[in-house]
Amino acid sequence: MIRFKDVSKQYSTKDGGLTAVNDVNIEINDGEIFGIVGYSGAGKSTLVRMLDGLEAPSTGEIDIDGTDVAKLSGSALRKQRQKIGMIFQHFNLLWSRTVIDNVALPLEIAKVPKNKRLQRAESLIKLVGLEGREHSYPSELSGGQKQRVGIARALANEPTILISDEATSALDPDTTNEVLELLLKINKEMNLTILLITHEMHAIAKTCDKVAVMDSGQVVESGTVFEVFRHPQQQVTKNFVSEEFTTQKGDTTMTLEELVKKYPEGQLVRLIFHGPQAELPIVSDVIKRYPDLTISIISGAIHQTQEGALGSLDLQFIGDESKINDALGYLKTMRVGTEVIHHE
Ligand SMILES: Nc1ncnc2c1ncn2[C@@H]1O[C@H](COP(=O)(O)OP(=O)(O)OP(=O)(O)O)[C@@H](O)[C@H]1O
Repeated sequence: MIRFKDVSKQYSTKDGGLTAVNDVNIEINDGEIFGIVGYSGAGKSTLVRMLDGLEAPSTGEIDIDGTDVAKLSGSALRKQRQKIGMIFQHFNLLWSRTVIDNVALPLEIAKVPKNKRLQRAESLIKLVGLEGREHSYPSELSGGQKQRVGIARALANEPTILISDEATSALDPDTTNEVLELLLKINKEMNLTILLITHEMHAIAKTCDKVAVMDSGQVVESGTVFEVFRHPQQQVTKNFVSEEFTTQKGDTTMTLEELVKKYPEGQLVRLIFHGPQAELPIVSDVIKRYPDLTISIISGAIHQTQEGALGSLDLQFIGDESKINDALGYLKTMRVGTEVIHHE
């Protein structure tokens, strides 16, 4: 288990002190895929550097399986670091080395005999689906393939934790999905704990069991992905969830701003429902119950999360405000998440 307990990190800068991480408490269970989402500067990378022992917290404790990482040094710290694999946005591969030599590099550093390390590298290359590319150079690979090499290399020392720091941020949507599928596969096959640092809510929705939302160094919201998507509490979380719901592929690629511009009248309301609710005639019920309201369906999308499908439906309500409020109240009694995204 990974435990951040009352963790803060201050940097001294020429303008005085800067709190990069502010009183963070997070618990991550073994085998979990845990997402940390936040905009640039929220403190995500600082948190990860402290987990890897590259930075010490100013206050608080970071435990991995009961060991306080900040108290380790020398060979104990190096040994602890071997339990953590990392993958990065820009892959950090050695360009003069072939795929197999990149993957075997951590084993070389750990002084594993040549035969053994090549054997392990080969099995990892197979695991990440790069068989046949062992002797290619990184420059001969696509972005997705480079990240597969990064993943194989990160697994070389048989870590128990994998940190993915914006590892899909430089990839196109299809390649992102392939890499996320691979992370899901190795999580299941190796019971690896994965910490997914990202600003992409889509990556969180697709892979994570739980998520913590960071803003200005603080964890402002956390919980299961399903609950955070259904009932985002803080504005920053609402923005992330909204981005994911409005930047879906297909017909609904309008941003919130474009939606509001196109449908300025009345109220634009986003309904969020999950699996079994999708089968209930909730929308037709509302239309029948409130005949004085004009209710138009604007867009909809389905999102797969680890706990099942979540649907979003954007509706435009035109009519008397108190009747609209009654209709929204009715939807709430049906346990449908409602969020007014624009009010005339
Ligand atoms: N070594 C440092 N010295 C001073 N300030 C720092 C240092 N490292 C990070 N910071 C500051 O701490 C804050 C958090 O940075 P951090 O890199 O952890 O955020 P982030 O969420 O990972 O963002 P990004 O995705 O852009 O890296 C920022 O204001 C950043 O400028």
